[in-house]
Amino acid sequence: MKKSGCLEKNQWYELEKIVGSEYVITDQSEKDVQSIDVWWMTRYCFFQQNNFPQPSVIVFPENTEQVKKIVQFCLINKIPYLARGGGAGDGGGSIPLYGGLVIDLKRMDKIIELNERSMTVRVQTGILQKHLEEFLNRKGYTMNHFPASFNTSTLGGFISTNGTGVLSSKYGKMSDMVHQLEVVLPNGNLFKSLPVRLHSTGPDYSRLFFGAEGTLGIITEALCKIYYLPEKRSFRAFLLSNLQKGIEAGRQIMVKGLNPCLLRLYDEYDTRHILQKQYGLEKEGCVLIIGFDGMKKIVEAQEEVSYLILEQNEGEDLGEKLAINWWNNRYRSYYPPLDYICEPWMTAVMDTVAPYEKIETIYWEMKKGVEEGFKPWNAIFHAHFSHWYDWGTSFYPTFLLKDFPSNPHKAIRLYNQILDICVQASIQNGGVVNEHHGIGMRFSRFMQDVSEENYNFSQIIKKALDPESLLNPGKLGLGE
Ligand SMILES: Cc1cc2nc3c(=O)[nH]c(=O)nc-3n(C[C@H](O)[C@H](O)[C@H](O)COP(=O)(O)OP(=O)(O)OC[C@H]3O[C@@H](n4cnc5c(N)ncnc54)[C@H](O)[C@@H]3O)c2cc1C
Repeated sequence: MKKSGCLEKNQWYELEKIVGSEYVITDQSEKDVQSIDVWWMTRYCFFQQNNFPQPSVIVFPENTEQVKKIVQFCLINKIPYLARGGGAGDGGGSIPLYGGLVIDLKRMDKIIELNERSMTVRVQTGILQKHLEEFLNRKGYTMNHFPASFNTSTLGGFISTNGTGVLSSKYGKMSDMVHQLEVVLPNGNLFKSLPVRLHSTGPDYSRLFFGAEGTLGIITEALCKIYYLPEKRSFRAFLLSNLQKGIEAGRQIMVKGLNPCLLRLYDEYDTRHILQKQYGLEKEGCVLIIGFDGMKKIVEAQEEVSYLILEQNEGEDLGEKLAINWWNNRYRSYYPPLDYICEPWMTAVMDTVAPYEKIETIYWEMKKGVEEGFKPWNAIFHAHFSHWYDWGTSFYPTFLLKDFPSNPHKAIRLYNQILDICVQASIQNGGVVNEHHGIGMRFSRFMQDVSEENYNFSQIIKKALDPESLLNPGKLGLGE
């Protein structure tokens, strides 16, 4: 039987037997919603009425057993399918490129067990991050995962893209925050990684699913780390004269193990346009916002040494007000309402990560490539450095074109040309695009350029787990 993205009406009945008739949806309005995400391209095409492919059917399972049965149904009938969380990805990862079935996991939002002794919580992965955090806060705990899409994305979506939140410099990426995964594999079987991650009982296979963007299995449950709510959490802003000084101050703070929960350095453009506009800051340079949290005494010691490092790098202390204001408005300040990333502007983020000795070159090469290469379009490039490690950092570059060709073919070509310049600037200078937003369709075509060896290995794993490429085909450059 050939793979087909169209489901016959009698096949809907099979699905209704699994999840109940009210959870098998074929309405056009739901198909429209499920055929876009927050990627500029899907939205642009939607506005142009040049829609992306749509699913035939959307199903809403409520437990792992139902997901297993749906996957087995797709396997028998050779129907392409994918998992969808909040649909707030920005690379087309949850777009049903080959039609077929969308398995929307938002009904799978149960908290299964809170373990206050080992400090873990076991949850179904369709839960919105916001709801999980609210539950934990009521009990005196936190997961410390605060991505800007906190209100709209699910735990499963964040695991699948190996996402990071604003406190990642201390609490890490999703792969640092989860002990154990339960996954429905494309052969319809269940995989559960070992209950303890740090073992030497063979490889930790759970790692395969962080950043796999739902191409290798559907993650149904996760055992996540939790923390006590901090006794103290403090924020302060400094002004550095330029980007180099800011990166160096941040590097020293990280490599000396001062463990800030937040480190966020804005380039000159962002300082001028975002911080000036939103917080009335009347200064030129690069603002760095730093935060610490945990036990009061430890926080105070970390603050003292870090502020000294910032002073030694000629950082001007701007006090707490701007920084606290930023924290309190963190979901609004950088991401105003979504019209910013819809029409009429053309925009994309290309978050990039690299070791300290390479990161600045990548930034300047990207900036030059965009602003000089696309001058006739008044292309703007700006960035902030928001996830720091003791070996390197990542920045979040955005390009922005307020005017672009009205002809859709020309607009899409231009978009891809800018993306090419940026991705090549990163690859050729030792960086990795992407850091936390994922690849989806947006960066699929670059996967071989990033690393031929890595790409070939991904192909082998994909073929072994999903030989017919029914699960989320066309993402991560796999299974087209
Ligand atoms: C305004 C804005 C701000 C953002 N800020 C951040 C940020 O700070 N940090 C960050 O990391 N990201 C950020 N993102 C990106 C986005 O929120 C993440 O990519 C998020 O992981 C998507 O989760 P979702 O539930 O919306 O997933 P979806 O968009 O529905 O899916 C994303 C991918 O994950 C797969 N998937 C979803 N659930 C599962 C599952 N249970 N099992 C297997 N595969 C699954 C899908 O198939 C798809 O490939 C931002 C996006 C927006 C629009």
